Amino acid sequence: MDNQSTMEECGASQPLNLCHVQTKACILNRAHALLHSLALLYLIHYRLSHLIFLLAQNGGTAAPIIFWLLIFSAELLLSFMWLLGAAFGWRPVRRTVFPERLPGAEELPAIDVFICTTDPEKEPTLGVMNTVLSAMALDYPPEKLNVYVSDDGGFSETLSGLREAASFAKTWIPFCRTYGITCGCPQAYFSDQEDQLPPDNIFIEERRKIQKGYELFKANILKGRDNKSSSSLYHDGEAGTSKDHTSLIEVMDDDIGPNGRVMPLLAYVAREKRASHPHHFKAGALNVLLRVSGIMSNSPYILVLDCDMYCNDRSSAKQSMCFHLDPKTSQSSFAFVQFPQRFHNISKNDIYDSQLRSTFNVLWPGQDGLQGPVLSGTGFYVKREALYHAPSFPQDMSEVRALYGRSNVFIAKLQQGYKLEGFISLPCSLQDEARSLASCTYEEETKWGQEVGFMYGSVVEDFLTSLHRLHRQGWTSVYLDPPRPQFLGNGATSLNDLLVQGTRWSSGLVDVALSKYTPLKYDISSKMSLLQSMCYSLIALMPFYCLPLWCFATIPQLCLLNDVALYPQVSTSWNFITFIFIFLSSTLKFLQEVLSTGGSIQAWINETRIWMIKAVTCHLYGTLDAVLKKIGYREASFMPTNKALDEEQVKLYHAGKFNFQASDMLVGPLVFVVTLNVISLVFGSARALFFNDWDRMFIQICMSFYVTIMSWPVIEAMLIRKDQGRIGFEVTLKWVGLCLGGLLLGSVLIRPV
Ligand SMILES: O=c1ccn([C@@H]2O[C@H](COP(=O)(O)OP(=O)(O)O[C@H]3O[C@H](CO)[C@@H](O)[C@H](O)[C@H]3O)[C@@H](O)[C@H]2O)c(=O)[nH]1
Ligand SMILES: [Mn+2]
Repeated sequence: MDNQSTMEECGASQPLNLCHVQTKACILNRAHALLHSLALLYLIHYRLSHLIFLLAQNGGTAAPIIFWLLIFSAELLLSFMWLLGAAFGWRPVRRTVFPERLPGAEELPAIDVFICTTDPEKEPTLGVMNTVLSAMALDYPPEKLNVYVSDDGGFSETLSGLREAASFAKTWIPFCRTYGITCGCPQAYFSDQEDQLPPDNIFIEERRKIQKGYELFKANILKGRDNKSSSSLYHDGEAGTSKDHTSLIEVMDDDIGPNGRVMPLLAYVAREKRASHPHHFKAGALNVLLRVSGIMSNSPYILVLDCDMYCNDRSSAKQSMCFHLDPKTSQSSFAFVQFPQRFHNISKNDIYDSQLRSTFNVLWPGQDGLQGPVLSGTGFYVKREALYHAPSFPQDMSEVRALYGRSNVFIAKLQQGYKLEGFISLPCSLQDEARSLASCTYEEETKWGQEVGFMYGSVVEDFLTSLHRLHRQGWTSVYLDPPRPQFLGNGATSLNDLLVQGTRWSSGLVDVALSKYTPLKYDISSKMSLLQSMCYSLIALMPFYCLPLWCFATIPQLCLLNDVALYPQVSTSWNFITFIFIFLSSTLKFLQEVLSTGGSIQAWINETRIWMIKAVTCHLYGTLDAVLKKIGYREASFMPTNKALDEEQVKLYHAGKFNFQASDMLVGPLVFVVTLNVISLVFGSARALFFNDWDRMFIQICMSFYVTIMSWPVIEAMLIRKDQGRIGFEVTLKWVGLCLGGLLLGSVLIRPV
């Protein structure tokens, strides 16, 4: 911990949590922001005055001015985004918790866990069941833990897997409790070579027995897979498809001991799906779970997990309660505790930055010092109340129905608040009610997805819900990043998966940026601070990095080839120094940030490179997708990230080699950009050498050089590599051709013949 950090006590004499402001980082970030802003102002001044000069020079053709304006616009957009990003550095904090100070089990509030899955091909059932088991094994009173699994595809494979999991849990959970096992995920626990516990004969014997049980469980799950049961839908023998089926809800058999429930409740929920009704992807699934759990356990707190995010530590529930039960943070406006998404399959080199280092090590701690981090889809404990409508419940029944729908049982539960009712089962009368709550017509003419529950309208439902439902309404959140990762998921480790996921995120973010909920419009009357709005704005605008980056990767190069200078000469010292300063200042600040959050120089290079790759591919496609949706040319879609591992692909990733076995549309733009930069570097420097023109063209030559060296993996994959991950000859040929065509066209534009 930073020695200089100040401590703010968040509780009374024995606080449940502490908040440490990172004073050193605050000072450094603010000083840098000031200096960098001054340099940017100087740049704008230079560009504007030069523009006037260019326009006054009547002799020049319009084309160079257009390129010049494009570069200036790119600089302005990048500067604006940089300014928004400075908000993250304003007041970063870290938090620690003291779960040992929590009240006894009888005083702990109940928790519902929501786990979403949708496709056993991409989300293998064994992995999903491991997540389920790890959630059931959380260190929490079993009668206060209820696990709901939403199976969006309605696959029998998932349902039978869940039955197997319920049965295996009967030995696994007592084992975890008796021996105080840290990791409640059996697959991870048994693959871990070192056991922290002293070798004790009884324990070893017990462990062996459980491991055997696990192997059997695993075999049964894999058998279910081989039977190809995934193709048939389970529903009272009724056939259906993953996109068209009725709802099905099943509570796994409950183990009730003389003193109440000894195992957490486990329920399977497949909502109804019909082609004629939009199902709103994960947000739709979560809203169904909110309602179904609402008439069953109705716990005041909810943990949401993606199906691949297992609990790596059994203590997260109690850690989160250190905020929810803290007299200071538990005030009515506190909504959720967000844990970082960490991944179990990250290689040391992490060429694709699959771990999203900057998001979880820099951005979220930064926002935590403002109003709290963005809800990140998985690994958060949220107050149920925060997801419902306004704090005051409408008096008029018709108003209530207009918000929450027609279910009287659900409304009664809402009105009654969240009281633990002991054991909750699903009697027959409630079965029908639950199925109706999970039907695809239930939400018609209600405010679900708009004013109630997770929000619809963007595939980044977490971001939109967080922005509009929570922080904008004055709710706050905290970010808890303890040394041991509490949740571990599957990071995207192939370029294709990464860019497909990136395209979806970009599309979802631009949806929000262009919608009526846009964070860019700052409303002074909203309950969100300006700094917090700046953070949201930057995230929503991130896909727009594609615009400046495409400009910087093509225009200076094209102009270099055509002898058009876009930047100040080396000899105009101050102007030149300003540009160099801005480049170095942002690059070195980023390096400092990487190094201070445990990264290496290699990580700094990798992250810069993948940022550039994402900008020219998935950010661009995501933005286009969102724009096409906006004008009605496309429909929203959600392609789940692949969690089934491909051995070849994993090998390449661990060897630190890019795998360009990806769609043409994703690899092509990289070939295009690299070709253009290599050509302009070669011809541009040759000409500079020949005519002794370095002074005018120095910055443009440097830019071509920078893009070329950063793109070395692409060049290597085009020309040298022979393995599976190389770039195919046809792809190279096609995109090199396109690049040459583009060059020709660009040159004609600059110098019309
Ligand atoms: O129609 C759908 C689509 C997805 N999911 C589930 O949503 C989760 C996230 O999907 P995934 O394919 O893993 O997407 P990622 O891009 O890896 O997920 C990130 O981004 C999502 C928003 O795009 C967030 O919801 C996630 O929490 C966040 O981890 C998974 O459990 C899916 O099973 C559904 O339940 N129904
Ligand atoms: Mn995922």
